[in-house]
Amino acid sequence: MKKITAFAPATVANVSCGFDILGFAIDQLGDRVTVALNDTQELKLADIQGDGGKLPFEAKKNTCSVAIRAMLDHLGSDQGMDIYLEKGLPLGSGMGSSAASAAAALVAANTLLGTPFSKEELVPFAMEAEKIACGAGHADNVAPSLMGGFVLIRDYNPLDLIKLPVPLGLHCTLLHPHLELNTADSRSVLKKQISLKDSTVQSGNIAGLIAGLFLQDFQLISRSLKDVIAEPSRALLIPGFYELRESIQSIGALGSGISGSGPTIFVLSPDKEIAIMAGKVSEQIFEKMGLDVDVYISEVNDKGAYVLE
Ligand SMILES: Nc1ncnc2c1ncn2[C@@H]1O[C@H](COP(=O)(O)OP(=O)(O)O)[C@@H](O)[C@H]1O
Ligand SMILES: N[C@@H](CCOP(=O)(O)O)C(=O)O
Repeated sequence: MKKITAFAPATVANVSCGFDILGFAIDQLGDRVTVALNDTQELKLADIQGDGGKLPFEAKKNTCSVAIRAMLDHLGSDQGMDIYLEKGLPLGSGMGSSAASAAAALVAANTLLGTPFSKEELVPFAMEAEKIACGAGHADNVAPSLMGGFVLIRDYNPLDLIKLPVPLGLHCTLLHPHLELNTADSRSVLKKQISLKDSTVQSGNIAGLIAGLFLQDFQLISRSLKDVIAEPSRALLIPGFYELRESIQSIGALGSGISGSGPTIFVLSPDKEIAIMAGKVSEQIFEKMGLDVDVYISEVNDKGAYVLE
């Protein structure tokens, strides 16, 4: 039976000031999905590994099958497929785990069907999967996981995606304290309304961040990594968040923020040495609090999801 395996990377959504409209992809960390055509008209989760038995086999609840179903519906196809998911990402971590499953499944299934869609065209199908995973069809994990690099979602209706340049040397440190935070829960703590003043501050920062990426201006990126909308509510759910921010600033990192909805924290640095140092400093802070933390150092992954075999 013909089968294809694809990999899709972890992602950092929001990037501080870009709530629901900006994200970037990480190297190496991610999910793998194998898809095989079957002789039925059903999508079947044949196997799931690496999730500690937590993810649903029911096709209507798994992001792999929900995304593929959206694609097949768009094509008017009732082709059946067997899906094998290998989770490389921890659940509820803020690293776009549900998105990586959907993106890898779509790239594998799309390739099996003769690549009717570009990776950008697959994004709306992956957004359908995000709706069942966290109740909101946000694209700031699925778009960079599929397309790679930094992706701006200028608008959702109609979807308008813009791939942004990545400054040379830019590195990310991901700090994942061993806590699980459900995206739906950390969306529910957000305020439903923001003040005119906060809206102005946030607009200035997102514009500054995007200009900084185009200009390769690390100081401008650093000044712009500020979030007055989601971070004040969510930081309270992440022990040590502000202490860590102060410490990494003193070693020359550009800034830090909550990766997606947390609890992972991302740090951006102008080079690999500072990114490694940020990891060491953070490990000490979390150790003092008695919390285990995983540290990942990565460049921005410009490739996104791809076929493995
Ligand atoms: N393949 C999958 N199918 C269905 N649900 C998933 C899948 N992968 C992750 N999830 C779930 O999606 C929810 C949304 O969070 P998730 O994307 O894991 O958060 P995060 O991006 O913060 O790690 C979690 O409850 C997680 O268990
Ligand atoms: N924009 C979303 C991003 C959620 O990312 P995740 O990796 O935590 O799923 C949000 O802030 O809710």
